[in-house]
Amino acid sequence: MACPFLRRSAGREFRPWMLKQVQHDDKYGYRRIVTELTTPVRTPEDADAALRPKSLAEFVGQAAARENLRIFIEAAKARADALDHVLFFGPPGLGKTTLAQIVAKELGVGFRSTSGPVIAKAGDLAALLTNLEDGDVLFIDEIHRLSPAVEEILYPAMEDRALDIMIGEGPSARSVRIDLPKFTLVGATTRQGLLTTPLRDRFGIPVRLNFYTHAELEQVIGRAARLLGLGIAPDGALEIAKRSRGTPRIAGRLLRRVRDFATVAGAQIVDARVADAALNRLEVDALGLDAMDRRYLAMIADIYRGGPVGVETLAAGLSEPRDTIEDVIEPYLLQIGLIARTARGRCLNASAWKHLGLNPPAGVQDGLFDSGGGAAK
Ligand SMILES: Nc1ncnc2c1ncn2[C@@H]1O[C@H](COP(=O)(O)OP(=O)(O)OP(=O)(O)O)[C@@H](O)[C@H]1O
Ligand SMILES: [Mg+2]
Repeated sequence: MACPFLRRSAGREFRPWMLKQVQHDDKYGYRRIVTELTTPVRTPEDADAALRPKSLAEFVGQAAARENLRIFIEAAKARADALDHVLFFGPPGLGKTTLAQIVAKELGVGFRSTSGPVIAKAGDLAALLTNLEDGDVLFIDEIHRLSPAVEEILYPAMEDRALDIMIGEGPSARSVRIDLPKFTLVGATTRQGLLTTPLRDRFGIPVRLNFYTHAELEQVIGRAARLLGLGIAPDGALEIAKRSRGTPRIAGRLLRRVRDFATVAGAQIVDARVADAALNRLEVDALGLDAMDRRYLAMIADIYRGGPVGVETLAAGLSEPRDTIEDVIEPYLLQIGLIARTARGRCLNASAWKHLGLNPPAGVQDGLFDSGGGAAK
């Protein structure tokens, strides 16, 4: 891809770190070309269902969230009552949808699933709600994208388990209240900040999902390898874990690609050497960064001398929607300390300069971790 600012970089030639790219409509409704391997956003190739844990016991990591959920679920079952409404929030691919399904399974109730942008009219939501049975889980993905008119219906439904609807028009119009079954609303969002306060306040159980540690991802990969019938050594699982950006979805995807290399190379067991060779061939770097991450970092380094630079400017320069920058690219770069978000904009830390193979200008702050050993803690 022609990327003029890459060529202008301080006398140093950048390699085109391009991976195979796929085009698809992402969950934000944008037609996107994404780097297939390391985007945390779900792509059509992901066979998520096959690797999804089916119970809390099988679910790896997020220990605090898992333990709290276990207690709330047990208590609800003991009282023979519906679970309080749950909100899962955090970056893509960390297990929000998976946990929503597990909650319904552990409660032993029905699971209905929809998403914010799909519910166009208030009537659509009313139809969904009136068709629920006692105790059912209604899962609304991307709940921050509900329209205000639909959200209005949700307030009394969540609080009083009732629907207020208008019947008739003009002077003869009247409001009728319909009682709803005792249901549990499970919402998921990558952007908790975009939720309105009244909606956020109506969730009794807010659950934040965090990036996974290398040790946790190693377990996720070990489990997925067993399900795929693939032999993997502990150091092979760790090598893939380190390059999965703290995200189980990416770990599963990298594992499938490494399996392809191992199959063709005739390797019986995936060890660190096989995994490393395969991931290098796929141009997934030591931190698991992809071409888009590196374009983002290189742009701040080359054009803005390390920042600060505003997110709108970066979005325009990279031709990416601001949502993608904030939801997909930045969370992990912040997490491993390559960038800092300040009131005046984004800045590169010293570790980012080093990762790009450049010397940081004098006075640049160091990140949390150095670029060689960035732990996804
Ligand atoms: N704790 C975990 N253990 C094992 N696998 C996991 C875990 N969490 C997520 N996964 C796997 O990661 C993939 C993505 O998970 P999921 O679809 O739940 O993410 P999400 O948070 O809903 O993402 P999005 O924001 O894109 O909707 C699934 O294939 C699932 O199997
Ligand atoms: Mg999901």
